[in-house]
Formats: sequence, C-alpha cells, structure tokens
Amino acid sequence: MAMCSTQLNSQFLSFFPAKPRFFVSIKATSASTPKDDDIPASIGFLGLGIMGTPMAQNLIKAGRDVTVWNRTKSKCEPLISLGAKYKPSPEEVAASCDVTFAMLADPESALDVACGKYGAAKGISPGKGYVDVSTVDGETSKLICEQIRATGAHFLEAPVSGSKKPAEDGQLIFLTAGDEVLYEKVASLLDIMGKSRFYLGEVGNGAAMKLVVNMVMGSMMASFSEGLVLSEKVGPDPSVLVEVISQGAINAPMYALKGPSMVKSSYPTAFPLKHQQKDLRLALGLAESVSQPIPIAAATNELYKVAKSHGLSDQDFSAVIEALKVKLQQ
Ligand SMILES: NC(=O)C1=CN([C@@H]2O[C@H](COP(=O)(O)OP(=O)(O)OC[C@H]3O[C@@H](n4cnc5c(N)ncnc54)[C@H](OP(=O)(O)O)[C@@H]3O)[C@@H](O)[C@H]2O)C=CC1
Ligand SMILES: O=CCCC(=O)O
Repeated sequence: MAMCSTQLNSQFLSFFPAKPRFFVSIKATSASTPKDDDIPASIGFLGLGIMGTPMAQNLIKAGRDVTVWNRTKSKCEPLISLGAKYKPSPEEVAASCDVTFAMLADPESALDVACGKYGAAKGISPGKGYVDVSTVDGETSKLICEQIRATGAHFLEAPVSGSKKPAEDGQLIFLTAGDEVLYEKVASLLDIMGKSRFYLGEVGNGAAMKLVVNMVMGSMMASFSEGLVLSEKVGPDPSVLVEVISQGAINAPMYALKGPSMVKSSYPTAFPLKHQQKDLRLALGLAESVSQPIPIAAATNELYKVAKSHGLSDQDFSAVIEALKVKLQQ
C-alpha cells in the first residue's frame, strides 16, 4: 500500500515544543511507495499471543518471509502451517532476519526477550533492525534501545492502538519513535499490519503516547461499568443505557462493542485485564516522573487491582465491571 505523509497540526506540535520531528502517515495512494530494495526481505516475529499471532499472520499472508519464535512453542504451529519458518530462540531469529518485531506481555518479558541470555541483542548485527511493538514504559524501551544500538543495529519502539480484531483486520495504529531510518524501512510492513502510523521522535515518546491513550481507555471502561451497574440497580435496563449512550455525544466504539456482552456478564478476551492494569500502573509511574496528578487514573487502577484479585486477570478488561458488583455485595 502506498503512503502519504502529513505534518501534525501546530496545536499538537506545540504540546511537544522541544521535539520537532513528529508526523503521521495514513494509508493512501501517493508516489512515495518505498522501493522493493528498501523493504526488509526477511522478518522475525517474537511473541505470538493475542496480538502477535494475527500481526505475524498478516505479514505471512502478504507474502513476506517470516520467522517466528514464542516462549510456548505450540503457538508457532499455526503460523508454521501458513508458511512461517521457526527458530528456537530470539537470538537465532534476530541473527537470521533483516528486521525483527517483538510483541511481548510487559516490560519484564520485553527486556528479557530483547536483552536476556538468548535475547535478540545477542544475534542482531549492524544494518539490521529491532521493532518492539509491546506496550512498555519509556525507561524499558530506552534500555532495549541502548542494547540494540550497541550492536550497530537500529531500534524502533512501535506500540499499537487497536485490539484483537483490528490486529486481524490489519487496522492497527502504530505509535513509533526511535531510528527514523528504520521507521522508513519498515513503513510498508507497518502498513500491512495497520491503518496508520505516527512517528513521534525520540525513544520514549511512543511509549508515553500509548500509556496516555490506555490510561484514558481504562478510565472510560471503569466509568462505563459504574454506569451499567448503577443503571441496573436503580431500574433502567442496562441494554437501554448502552443504546442511549450510542446515540449521544459520549458515544465511543468501545461502548457499543463491549456493552452488549458486559450486560450478559460475558467477557471474551480481546485485551486481557492484567495488561490494562499494567498500563495504568505504568501511566501512574509516567505521571509521577513529571509530578502530574492523575487522580482518576489512580482510582481506576485500584478497581482493576480488585478485579485481578478476584481472578479476572485473563478475562477481557471489560470484566472490571465485576469488581464493582463484588464491592456492592460486600
Ligand atoms: N490484546 C490487546 O488488545 C492489545 C495488547 N497490547 C499490548 O501488546 C502486548 C501483547 O499483548 P497480547 O498479545 O494481548 O498479550 P498475550 O498475553 O496474549 O501474549 C503475551 C505474549 O508475551 C509472551 N510472554 C509473556 N511472558 C513472557 C516471558 N517471560 N518471556 C517470553 N515471552 C513471554 C507470551 O508467551 P506465551 O505464549 O509463552 O505465554 C505471549 O507470546 C502487551 O504489552 C499488551 O499490553 C496492545 C494493544 C492491544
Ligand atoms: O492496549 C490495548 C488497546 C486496546 C484498544 O486500543 O482497543
């Protein structure tokens, strides 16, 4: 898919005055299609969970030469059936591929897969690239960046907005930062997996943007949950509340998508609740680092912690509503 680039509006830029290189690209037709020679011939993919599997699958379906690795090897099998190669460690994937993507659970696993004993940094070499699409904090991203750059390879952080379905449909939004040369090199691959990509400058900016977005999302879900529970308690059918919200100014795709199953106390996992709580925790750390009060997010984080303590970690994050029901029963 060819691309066009536009500068972000000046209001957005003035929010980040010290960092001039911000731009967004969306899928569109233009003359700036990367030449075939510039596109990495071999692609590694580390981490085949809810997000990594469909992302790697889309690369394979687009005809790319993909090599996969996952801690639990069985999750590689469906992709191998589709034509992927397999290597037994991140080190060997990074050694055998031009560019390696990583989609890991949290800062600890992202760091270990990139920089651990058999990590990607052990196998990567000058001219290659490492693109971490996991949601982590800026500090972790910078640590990984340091280790990758020390080998002479390039680094890009590229966390994604969008969940399981957008990952399946190639409709993710990439929030990238780091080596611009690598951003340009992988642009056509990001366009296979996503619908738009933002380049945000220095490493840490992509992570920060992602954490702010997920902080807002976690609070929206908690507030929506309170509305559904209160609505049920005082009388109106919560399904009607979902419909009313869908027609008004506070409509959001997330409410229409999750509301009907939440009303039925069903939480099919797209975004695991444990990851939403991790993102709130990391957002609190980010806010702390600049002494910014985020009281709504702090209270929201407590609610997700309650949900985790009731065994809801692997349910969808919409299961946070159960924490309110538990509270009401106490
Ligand atoms: N699901 C979603 O809607 C979205 C998720 N994200 C973010 O993307 C990342 C992945 O999310 P998702 O795919 O949902 O998560 P999953 O929990 O489905 O997958 C996590 C992946 O990390 C691997 N992993 C976990 N711990 C380790 C470890 N110690 N060493 C090596 N590998 C490990 C898992 O391997 P194994 O299979 O062996 O357990 C698995 O491949 C997270 O950072 C999440 O916050 C971002 C946007 C949307
Ligand atoms: O990190 C998860 C984001 C989920 C979404 O954007 O719908």
